[in-house]
Amino acid sequence: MDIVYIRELEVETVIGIYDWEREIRQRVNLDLEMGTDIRQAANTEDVENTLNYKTVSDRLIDFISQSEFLLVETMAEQIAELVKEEFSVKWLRLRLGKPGAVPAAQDVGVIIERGERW
Ligand SMILES: Nc1nc2c(c(=O)[nH]1)N=C([C@H](O)[C@@H](O)CO)CN2
Repeated sequence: MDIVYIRELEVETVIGIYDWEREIRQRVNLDLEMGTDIRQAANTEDVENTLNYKTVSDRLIDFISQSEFLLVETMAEQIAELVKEEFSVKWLRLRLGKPGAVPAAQDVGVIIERGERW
């Protein structure tokens, strides 16, 4: 299994459980690893034959910036579902961080892995 990845994608969104958090936009960031097979793209040098990280990034920026989740857990699950369904990804690992949430911490969030490696 090969991996196409996106690192430190940053998006502003409405997220959080407290009333004040529903009134502002906060930054989230994510790392995403997507299982794939890169050999056909490598042999043809055709981006149509691979998982296009630009297309995935643009879709996630659009989805996250329009969302209004309460928990990072919910956002992470919804991102995983979107990537699996819309981009036919069978395995992924996602780290979703909310760096402003705990002032004493550099970052907090969740890491999830979904699907089967092969
Ligand atoms: N496991 C989680 N813990 C907390 C979350 C969350 O989404 N998942 N959210 C909050 C608040 O919204 C927090 O980010 C505000 O500082 C607290 N704990």
